[in-house]
Amino acid sequence: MPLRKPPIPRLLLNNVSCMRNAQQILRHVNVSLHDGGALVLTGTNGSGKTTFLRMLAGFSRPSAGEILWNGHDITQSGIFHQYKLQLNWLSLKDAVKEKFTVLDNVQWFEVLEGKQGRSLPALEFMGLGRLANEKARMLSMGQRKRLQLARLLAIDRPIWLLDEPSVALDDEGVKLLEYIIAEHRKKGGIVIVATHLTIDIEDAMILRLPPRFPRRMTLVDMLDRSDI
Ligand SMILES: Nc1ncnc2c1ncn2[C@@H]1O[C@H](COP(=O)(O)OP(=O)(O)OP(=O)(O)O)[C@@H](O)[C@H]1O
Repeated sequence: MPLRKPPIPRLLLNNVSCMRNAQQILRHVNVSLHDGGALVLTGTNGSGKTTFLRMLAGFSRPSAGEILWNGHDITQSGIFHQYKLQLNWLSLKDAVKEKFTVLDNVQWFEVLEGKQGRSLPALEFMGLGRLANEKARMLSMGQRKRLQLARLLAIDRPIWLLDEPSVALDDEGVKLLEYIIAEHRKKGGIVIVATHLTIDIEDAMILRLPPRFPRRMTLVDMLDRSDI
């Protein structure tokens, strides 16, 4: 019986390194993700988690190695054009337009995507249905994060790049986040999360980025030392 070739990973980081301002941030990273896969990036402040996500989003290029999507290098312009349409990006900068209504803040992205009818159900799911017609400046930090998550649902692209998605969410918000991640993966979506906080993501690959600088004494260390 002929042996079947294993499928090509949907996303493959092959020995990827990344420099910023002439400094090496990421070194020889190897990751392979198939449909339904999840990767959690952890590490100290400044270890390169956001840099990693930005590189996957195509905002910066690897200084060495390659990022392959369906076996093709994402930095090739023809490929990048297709690849970027696969991405949903959630960052700490929430791009919420304060003068727009909550609904418009989601719908605007949905319309750009050529879709309609998903924004209000997405907001309702995230617990913001009653605020849909309020101006976005009324929202608390946690509600703004819920709005960002509603955008993910309304736009619904296969690869989610999430930078600290649980920051400012209450317990129920974190449960909703975990739920939508699990559902997205069931449909074959890929989720890559950079986080300091615990998010329950079943069978996720964990990549702990090493600290970039030699550790110096922190206030917490000093408090622990009786001789100081
Ligand atoms: N625009 C930039 N230009 C040059 N260096 C940068 C830039 N942005 C970040 N860096 C540097 O890259 C390193 C990694 O930063 P990054 O934001 O990826 O870390 P992080 O792991 O996401 O940190 P945090 O946990 O604080 O969010 C840091 O040392 C930072 O100073």
